[in-house]
Amino acid sequence: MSHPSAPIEVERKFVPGPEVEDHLLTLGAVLQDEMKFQDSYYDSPDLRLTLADVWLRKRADSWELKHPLVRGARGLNGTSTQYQELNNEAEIICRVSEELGVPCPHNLESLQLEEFARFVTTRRKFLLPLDDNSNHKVVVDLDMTDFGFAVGEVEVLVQTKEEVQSALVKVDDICKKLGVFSISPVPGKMSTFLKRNREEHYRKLLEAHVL
Ligand SMILES: Cc1ncc(C[n+]2csc(CCOP(=O)(O)OP(=O)(O)OP(=O)(O)O)c2C)c(N)n1
Ligand SMILES: [Mg+2]
Repeated sequence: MSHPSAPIEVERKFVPGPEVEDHLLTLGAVLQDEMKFQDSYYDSPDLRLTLADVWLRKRADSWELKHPLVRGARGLNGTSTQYQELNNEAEIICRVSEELGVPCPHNLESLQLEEFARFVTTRRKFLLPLDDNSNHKVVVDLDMTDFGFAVGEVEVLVQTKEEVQSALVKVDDICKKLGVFSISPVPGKMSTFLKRNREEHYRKLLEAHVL
């Protein structure tokens, strides 16, 4: 089920061409940050989290959980994604144990989950100026992984499900203005990592229509 307080991340990935930064600057985007971070993703041996499209990761020593808005649904909607992101460890522990069907433990370590992916991302984060009275902050991330994969994403965070549709329209519109709109889903870092390094896991997620 959706979590009342966690923001909803509406995102669309794109293939970043050499001219994308120029187009961003033309749209008035400002480079907000350049960062490097390692992500470690975890699941049960029988993949109960990722097969439910629930993504538990440790980023810069903090636990984070991304899950679809509606439990049992997928967060991939056509070619964009809508996920809630939890950052509070107590909430993450409850959501993960609920998904695994086990009692809520004191910490995640006691669930004996296994790391199935680990990679480093170098990210240039741009902020686009607000162009309407929605006050939705629009972020554009340009990512490069340590396994040589580049992907961009336009992201709008909203607070309620009612705002998702307008956020989807905005994300699509910005991709079109940047000249990076794709009618087919653009693979992300995770699906590319799994395809190259965890074929069986990747195949199972394809079969479950998670990826
Ligand atoms: C195009 C697409 N992306 C993700 C998924 C599934 N999925 C949902 S979350 C998720 C885990 C990775 O989330 P993603 O946004 O790709 O990574 P990143 O950009 O580093 O995280 P952020 O900094 O944005 O929080 C996946 C694979 C999918 N089925 N299709
Ligand atoms: Mg993302």
